[in-house]
Amino acid sequence: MDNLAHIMTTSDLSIGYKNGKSLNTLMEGLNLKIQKGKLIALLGANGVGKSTLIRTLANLQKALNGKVFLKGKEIKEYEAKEFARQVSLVLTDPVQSGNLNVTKLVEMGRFPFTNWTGRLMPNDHEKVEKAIQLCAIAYIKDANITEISDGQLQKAMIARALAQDGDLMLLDEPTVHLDANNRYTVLELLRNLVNETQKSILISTHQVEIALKMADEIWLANCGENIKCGTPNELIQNGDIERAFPYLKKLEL
Ligand SMILES: Nc1ncnc2c1ncn2[C@@H]1O[C@H](COP(=O)(O)OP(=O)(O)OP(=O)(O)O)[C@@H](O)[C@H]1O
Repeated sequence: MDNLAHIMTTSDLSIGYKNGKSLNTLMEGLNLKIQKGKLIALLGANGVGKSTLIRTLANLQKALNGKVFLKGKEIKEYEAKEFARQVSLVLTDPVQSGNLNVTKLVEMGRFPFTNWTGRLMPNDHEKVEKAIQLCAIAYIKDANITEISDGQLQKAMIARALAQDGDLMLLDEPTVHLDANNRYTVLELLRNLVNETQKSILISTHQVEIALKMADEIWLANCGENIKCGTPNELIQNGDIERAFPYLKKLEL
């Protein structure tokens, strides 16, 4: 395995759900590679298993089979805090803690780096401020998270992941509640982040057109098939994108 070029790899990975004796395998035999300094967009229809894959890579859900490696070490060997220092996550799950303002939520991204007191140091506050600026949410930084819109909360969750500053960011549909301009802005922000910091980002999204413009690589998940990986151009040229998203042709995009 080439640890220098790849931040995360999978080996013969199968994902899905086990309930007693019944097994629902969504994808199998996955040998995926996340290169350093790349923005990867995971595309595919509803229910194909995108969230399940992200949750499995994030060590939140057990693989049915196979292995996931972060920087050459199997993810199940990591302590939770050590893993969180390197992998920032944005999931679609609602935030559990109710009585928080936006700044406090973003500060939670720094918790893997604090000592037992949980106190933030000047360097942590700097990262929190920078994340708030980058996500353009300074105007709501004192607002309670129960009193902001879904889209504003989503940007705050992205800011929390930015503050966490992991080398790898995994984001599950981070633009789902955002209006059209903000969807573009968030993906542009992630694109710039990759360009400027050489972080790696895997994002699942239904924003096919924007993903094709912004991503270095596309992972195309189709029901009953292996994930197809390639540059946007490769997958457009060989017809995979048109087969998966026939509406694009109808819109003549
Ligand atoms: N906790 C669970 N237990 C059992 N099956 C589940 C569970 N969560 C999801 N599934 C099933 O796994 C399949 C894939 O779900 P997943 O959420 O990963 O799809 P997705 O590609 O992210 O879909 P979407 O684009 O709609 O978000 C679905 O058929 C779903 O019913």
